[in-house]
Amino acid sequence: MISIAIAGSAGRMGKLLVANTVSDPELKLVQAFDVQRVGEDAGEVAGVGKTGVIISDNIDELNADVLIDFTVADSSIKNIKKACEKGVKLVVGTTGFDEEQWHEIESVISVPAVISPNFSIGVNIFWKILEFATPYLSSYDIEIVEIHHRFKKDSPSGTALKAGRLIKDILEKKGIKRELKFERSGLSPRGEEIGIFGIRGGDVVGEHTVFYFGNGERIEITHRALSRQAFASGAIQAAKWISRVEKPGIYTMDDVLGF
Ligand SMILES: NC(=O)C1=CN([C@@H]2O[C@H](COP(=O)(O)OP(=O)(O)OC[C@H]3O[C@@H](n4cnc5c(N)ncnc54)[C@H](OP(=O)(O)O)[C@@H]3O)[C@@H](O)[C@H]2O)C=CC1
Ligand SMILES: O=C(O)C1=N[C@H](C(=O)O)C[C@H](O)C1
Repeated sequence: MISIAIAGSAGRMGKLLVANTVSDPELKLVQAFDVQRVGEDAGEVAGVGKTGVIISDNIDELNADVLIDFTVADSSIKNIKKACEKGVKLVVGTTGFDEEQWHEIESVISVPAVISPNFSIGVNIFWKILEFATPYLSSYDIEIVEIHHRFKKDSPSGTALKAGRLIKDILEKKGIKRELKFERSGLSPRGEEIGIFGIRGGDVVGEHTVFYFGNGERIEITHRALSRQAFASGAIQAAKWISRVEKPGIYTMDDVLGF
C-alpha cells in the first residue's frame, strides 16, 4: 500500500485526487494539506464521505510515501522543500513557477519527483505531435492560444508555456531564433516570435491550440480537456510509478508513460 499526502486538498484538483486516492486499492490517503477547510475531513470536503484524514495547514507534519501537490507556486516550493527534507517522493502538478523558482526546484530536489504542468495523457501526446510537426513547419508563423476557467490564477498556462518552449528549442536547433511573446497592443506588428495568449472564462477545464500559419493554409493542433479526471488519472499513475523509483531527480510524464 502506497501512503499518499495531498497538498491543495480543498481545491478543484485536490478534491478529485482525494476521491481517486480513497477509491484506489493500491493507495492509502494519510494526510491532506490546504489553507482552506482546515480541521475538516478531507473526504467530506471532497464529497466522498468520512476518511478520518483531517485537513491541516501545517506541512511540517508531512509523513507519507508520496506527496501530490496541486496548490500555487509559492506554496508548492515550500512543500517541495519539506518533502526533500523528509525524504517524501513527489508528484507536482502546480503551474505558474517563474524562472527563479524553477531553478530553486532544480537545486533543492533530493527525492524522486514527477513534475509536469499537465498530467493528461492527451496533452502529453499533443506535445509529442508538436515535436513531430514543428521541424517541417519551421517557416510558418506559430501562435499558441489557451482557454481556461475564470478562476485560474496563472497565465499563460503551464501547458502552453511548455509547448512554446519546446517549439522555440526545436527551431533554435535548426538555427531559427524566435522569442516567446505574451502580449500585443498598439503598434505591434508581428516579429520573429511565438505568441502565447491566455483567455479566461466560465468553467472551461482547459483547451490549448497551436496554430501554424503558412501561405494559403493553416494547421491547428488542439487538445481539449473535458474533465479534470484526465489530469487526476495521470497524477495517480505518476504517484504509483514514482513510488517504485529510487534515484532522486526530476522526472516527467514521458518517463511515466515510457515515451
Ligand atoms: N498538472 C496538471 O495536470 C494540472 C495542473 N493544475 C494546476 O494545479 C494548481 C491547482 O489548480 P486548482 O486545483 O484548479 O486550484 P484551486 O485554487 O482550486 O486549488 C488549490 C488549493 O491550494 C490551496 N493553497 C494555497 N496555498 C496553499 C498552501 N500554502 N498550502 C496548502 N494549500 C494551499 C488553495 O487555497 P486558496 O484558494 O486560499 O489559494 C486551494 O484550496 C494550479 O497551479 C493549476 O494550474 C491544474 C489542473 C491540472
Ligand atoms: O489551472 C488549470 O485548471 C489547469 N492548469 C494547467 C496548466 O496551467 O497548464 C493544466 C490544465 O490545462 C488545467
